[in-house]
Amino acid sequence: MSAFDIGASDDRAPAPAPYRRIAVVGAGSWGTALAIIAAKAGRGVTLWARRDDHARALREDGRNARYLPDVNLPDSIRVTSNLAIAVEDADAILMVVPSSAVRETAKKLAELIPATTPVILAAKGIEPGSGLLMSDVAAEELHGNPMGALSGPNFAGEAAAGHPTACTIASDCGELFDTAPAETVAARMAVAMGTESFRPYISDDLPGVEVGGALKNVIAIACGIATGAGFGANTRAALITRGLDEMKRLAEPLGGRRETVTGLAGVGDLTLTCSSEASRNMSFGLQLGQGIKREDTFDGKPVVVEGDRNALSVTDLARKHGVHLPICEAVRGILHEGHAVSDAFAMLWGRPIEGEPRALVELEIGHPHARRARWHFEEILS
Ligand SMILES: NC(=O)C1=CN([C@@H]2O[C@H](COP(=O)(O)OP(=O)(O)OC[C@H]3O[C@@H](n4cnc5c(N)ncnc54)[C@H](OP(=O)(O)O)[C@@H]3O)[C@@H](O)[C@H]2O)C=CC1
Ligand SMILES: O=C(CO)COP(=O)(O)O
Repeated sequence: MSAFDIGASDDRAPAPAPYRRIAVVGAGSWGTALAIIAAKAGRGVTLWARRDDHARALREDGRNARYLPDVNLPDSIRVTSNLAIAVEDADAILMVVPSSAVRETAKKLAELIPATTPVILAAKGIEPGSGLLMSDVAAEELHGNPMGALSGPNFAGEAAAGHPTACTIASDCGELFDTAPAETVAARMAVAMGTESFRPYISDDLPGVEVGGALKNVIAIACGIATGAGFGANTRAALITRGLDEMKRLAEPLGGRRETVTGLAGVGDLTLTCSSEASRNMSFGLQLGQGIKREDTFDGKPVVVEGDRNALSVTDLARKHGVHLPICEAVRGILHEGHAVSDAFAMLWGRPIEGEPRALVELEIGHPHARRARWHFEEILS
């Protein structure tokens, strides 16, 4: 039985006790949306914005005009730019800053929270250099705090507006400390965050859940580039499906399970992000594929595109583990090594023929048309 089979049998386990007071650290679109959801779920919520003027604007406007303009903040949410005030008395912390800010934010938190306070990461990425998943980055700076991750197919605007939305909340405390299932971070957070429209699932596979979130952004950039360059639905479907395989391949050496990747935080988020221009990653790729220069994407405005730097960190990590991620490598080549789109697709489509799934058919044979692929893609993209 998994650590999370709560109430699955007749002798029902006690219901998890929800965290009552939640500090949401990070007031961008997703932090604001999660604060709204937690408040609607009946939790006491404090939302931390790093800039005084932003916190003030949130309080005065009653909404996040910059990042989430269409949804009002419930009056019950306290907004502050003082991190110490934000986290005092918090039963759990939801850290919702970009992946590039996770380490410095965890460092600040380490001075303010006891080692017992659980920290749940919502950032999606892998740290450059260390190759660590976000919960491991934060754990390095904290004091053995229980860690978790919230991930899944969740556009902030839709979730905050109450569209039916599902996510996965993972923690590994059940396995590590033999915690009763109902007392795990994932279970207590899931009960704390669940509303009539926001439905969390729980998992004890923290690396599996985090790998999905990190890779889907890179694959979404690939889908955007393909669409922007003029390739159609066949190409996108192939990238999504083979991208899923890349997630599975990287999950295993990091201690994750392949089946976790078939859930919301893997295939769910991958399909969402690869299929909609509402995704910043997809949209970034789309603009590049259309020939817009990197510095002119999003009209030159700074936008969090996690898959950009993660194309490097993900492939570095995969290489370290001897795992080949051809789509992520192709995105790395285009974004960071000056490869032409036609060359990148020639590399992908001209690779040796493999078994699907690879584990069942250990076969790799030369591709008879590989040499023509580059010329072919150059011609149809011209
Ligand atoms: N938006 C979404 O739909 C979803 C996003 N996510 C993930 O959530 C994470 C956050 O993204 P999202 O909310 O969308 O980003 P946004 O671009 O909407 O907002 C970014 C926020 O992070 C703050 N920030 C930037 N740098 C720092 C820093 N060094 N220290 C503290 N705060 C900082 C910004 O503050 P300032 O305004 O002062 O610059 C801003 O509040 C990402 O990893 C993303 O992949 C996950 C699921 C859904
Ligand atoms: O993670 C997300 C949806 O689950 C948001 O995707 P983008 O960062 O590409 O906008």
